[in-house]
Amino acid sequence: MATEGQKVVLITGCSSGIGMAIAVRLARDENKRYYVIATMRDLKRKDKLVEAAGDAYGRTLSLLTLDVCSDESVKQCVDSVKDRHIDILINNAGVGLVGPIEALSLDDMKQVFETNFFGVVRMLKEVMPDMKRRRSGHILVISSVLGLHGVAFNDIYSASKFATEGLCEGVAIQLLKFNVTVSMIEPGPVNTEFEMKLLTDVSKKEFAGADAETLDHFRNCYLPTQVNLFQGLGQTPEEIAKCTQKVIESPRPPFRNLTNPLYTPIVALKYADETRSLSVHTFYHMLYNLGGVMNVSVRIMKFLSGGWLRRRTISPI
Ligand SMILES: NC(=O)C1=CN([C@@H]2O[C@H](COP(=O)(O)OP(=O)(O)OC[C@H]3O[C@@H](n4cnc5c(N)ncnc54)[C@H](OP(=O)(O)O)[C@@H]3O)[C@@H](O)[C@H]2O)C=CC1
Ligand SMILES: CC1=C(/C=C/C(C)=C/C=C/C(C)=C/C=O)C(C)(C)CCC1
Repeated sequence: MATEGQKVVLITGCSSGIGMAIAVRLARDENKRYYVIATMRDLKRKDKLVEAAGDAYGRTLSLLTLDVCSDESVKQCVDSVKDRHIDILINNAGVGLVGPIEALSLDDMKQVFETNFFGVVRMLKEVMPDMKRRRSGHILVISSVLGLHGVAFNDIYSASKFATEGLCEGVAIQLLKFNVTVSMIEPGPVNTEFEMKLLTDVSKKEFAGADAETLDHFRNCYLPTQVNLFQGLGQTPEEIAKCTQKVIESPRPPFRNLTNPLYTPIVALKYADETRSLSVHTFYHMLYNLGGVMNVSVRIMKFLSGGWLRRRTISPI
């Protein structure tokens, strides 16, 4: 149970990756400022987290079941927290989806929205009213750079993160009146199970419904670029956890928080040209004309990311 002065942090999707890294980092805080409730939809997947938490498990870290796709599971979990008191909510649970939309099933697309968007909505509906009553709280969402700009063949995932960004932008304004803060964490590629899940999913699908030319672009142009980007620019989940802790501990937590300076120019392109044609054409060029050349996109991004743009990123260091 949390002790006096400790902040109660509830995190969704802690069986792996970013959620697990944030749970471990906060639970192992030297000054024991946090009491972490790490949740996952299937507690059979708890072993890695328990091992990584070490002696924090049972002291500053406890586990609860929570499936963000189930109203009942969300309510049961929040009801079982002492006095339903959550100081910091970290919406992390999420799933990816890649492929040409004409070859993806609507069921797969709905599952992405059910998890990434409605999962956050369910958590907000359950946790926000208590925070408003107490006139304190911090809500964070592990969003994505793909919540700020679209990337070919990530359309549905990106749309789910855009939707979440839009949702939270409005909620953030409303909650200012109640002294509750909202922050989005926007990583680029992070080396977690996320990418392997995507690639496994791709290897199982035939993508019937897409024409041969589109499939050729997807398989031979997009996928190798994605693999290069994860290898060349991928951050570790621990880096995202560091950034997240920085945001939590900031006296005035920003609303938007990019974690990777290499992505800052990509996002800045959108704002450099209000018609957005510049970013659409640049991404097209990077993908189709340069993407095939080993790591060129990565090198361009590293070149562009020097200088003042770096200061617009929440650095994990
Ligand atoms: N990796 C990346 O490149 C990036 C990831 N992100 C975002 O970061 C977040 C975490 O992803 P990451 O750690 O990388 O990937 P992982 O696949 O390692 O982790 C995803 C977590 O979400 C959980 N999850 C999925 N569906 C549900 C559900 N219905 N209820 C509860 N938990 C669920 C998974 O649980 P289970 O084990 O049960 O499947 C898992 O714990 C996601 O929101 C993702 O969109 C953002 C930018 C980049
Ligand atoms: C193809 C391509 C790109 C791909 C970006 C990717 C694939 C980003 C993936 C991010 C992830 C996985 C975020 C998770 O939330 C760039 C760099 C924009 C440049 C244009 C070409």
